[in-house]
Amino acid sequence: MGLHDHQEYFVSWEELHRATRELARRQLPAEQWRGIIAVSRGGLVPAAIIARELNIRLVESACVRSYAHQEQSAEPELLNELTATKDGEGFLVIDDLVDTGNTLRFLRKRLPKAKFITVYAKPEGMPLVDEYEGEVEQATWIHFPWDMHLHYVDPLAGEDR
Ligand SMILES: O=P(O)(O)OC[C@H]1O[C@H](OP(=O)(O)OP(=O)(O)O)[C@H](O)[C@@H]1O
Ligand SMILES: Nc1nc2[nH]cnc2c(=O)[nH]1
Ligand SMILES: [Mg+2]
Repeated sequence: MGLHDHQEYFVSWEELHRATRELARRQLPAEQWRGIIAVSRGGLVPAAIIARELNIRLVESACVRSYAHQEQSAEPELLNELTATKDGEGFLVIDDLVDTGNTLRFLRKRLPKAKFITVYAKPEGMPLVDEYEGEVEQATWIHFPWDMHLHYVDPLAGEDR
């Protein structure tokens, strides 16, 4: 594997807001939705933006603990009980991204009738999501604005002369 096989993609608040609003626009008309299920934690901010755009007030979170990065074989775990819906009918399930698809594959068993949408998608997870806004290569790591901090960077030319 070469040095450039692993890339990074830094998402600003403005870009996240723009992409999420675009995803919201594609969920119109809003009347078809009974509510939103935000996949906590990454889906919380996108879900808030979409709830605002579609004027949806029923927002529940699905708190998923994923072990994908430590133990490949372990199943994700749902830390709370979902009370808003039995099968997800009329609900949007919203996450920030789909990568391997493990999180959404797990949630689809509980919410087979929901529509699953994410702001970003990597190829392996695409079959698990009904709609997404941005496409990112499998080997690219996405950095979301809530995980970052603005900081000083040295000029390319170095010291003043
Ligand atoms: O498609 P997958 O391979 O399952 O990966 C995608 C999931 O991974 C991240 O969540 P994470 O489990 O890191 O937890 P967090 O949202 O609480 O940060 C992201 O927010 C998605 O939910
Ligand atoms: N922040 C972040 N979390 C992830 N979880 C799985 N893939 C990713 C990614 O690319 N970025
Ligand atoms: Mg998550």
